[in-house]
Amino acid sequence: MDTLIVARNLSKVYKMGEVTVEALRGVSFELMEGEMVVVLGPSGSGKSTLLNIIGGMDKPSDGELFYMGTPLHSSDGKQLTSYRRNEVGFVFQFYNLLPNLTALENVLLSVQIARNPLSAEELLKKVGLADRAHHFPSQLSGGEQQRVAIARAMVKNPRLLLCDEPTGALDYKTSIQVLKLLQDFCYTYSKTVVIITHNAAIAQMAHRVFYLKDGRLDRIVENENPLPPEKVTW
Ligand SMILES: Nc1ncnc2c1ncn2[C@@H]1O[C@H](COP(=O)(O)OP(=O)(O)OP(=O)(O)O)[C@@H](O)[C@H]1O
Repeated sequence: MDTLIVARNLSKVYKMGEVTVEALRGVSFELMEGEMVVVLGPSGSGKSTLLNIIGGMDKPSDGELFYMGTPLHSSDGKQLTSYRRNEVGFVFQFYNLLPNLTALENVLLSVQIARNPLSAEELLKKVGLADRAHHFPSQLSGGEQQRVAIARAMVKNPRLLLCDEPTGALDYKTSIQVLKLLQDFCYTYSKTVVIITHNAAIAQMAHRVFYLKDGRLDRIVENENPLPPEKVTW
């Protein structure tokens, strides 16, 4: 497996008036092509901050971050926009679909900005929603909306898929469907998938688990035999 991301000593300090928050304090790791990483940690430990920095939505205060050898920590706004657009897919807890566009149109929006997109229709079929393509988000269940959001992220054909609490608003059965899609994207297309979650059970399907504590990467645990999502229970 090739190295996709190298992070060295990342720190992030938020300053608001008199108050300084050290959200990340010297975090170092690598992400390999085709691996699934789950990030666990208590509320406020820096998980979202880390994901935002890896995804080019925010910059570290200090440290280095390389994507396939390109330094992101010193990239300008235009370079980061191109990185986010072409290399990274995002999945959020509350789907973030545009309410006035159909499922298909939401996915097509992503196609328009991508350099090397896949077929929107194919992706909707893959997530099991071919027959709901012309429905608006309000006509879809939470799980269906999340599957549209996953199709929208995958259709760009990104090397890296970043997911912030992707099953946080879903019931068990629907969560497993969503996790299957994420694992399939990782395994079938050899993509790197990073999942932030509060649900420690999900860590069983990862190749590696990052434990964040107080802005530090407390430990990294490797799973020799990651479980298929249908074997994960909580
Ligand atoms: N934009 C910001 N401005 C100021 N402080 C921030 C900002 N974003 C995050 N923080 C602070 O940085 C710390 C880490 O926050 P972060 O959201 O990364 O944690 P988290 O592990 O994702 O938490 P949760 O599980 O609750 O989502 C927290 O103390 C938070 O209040």
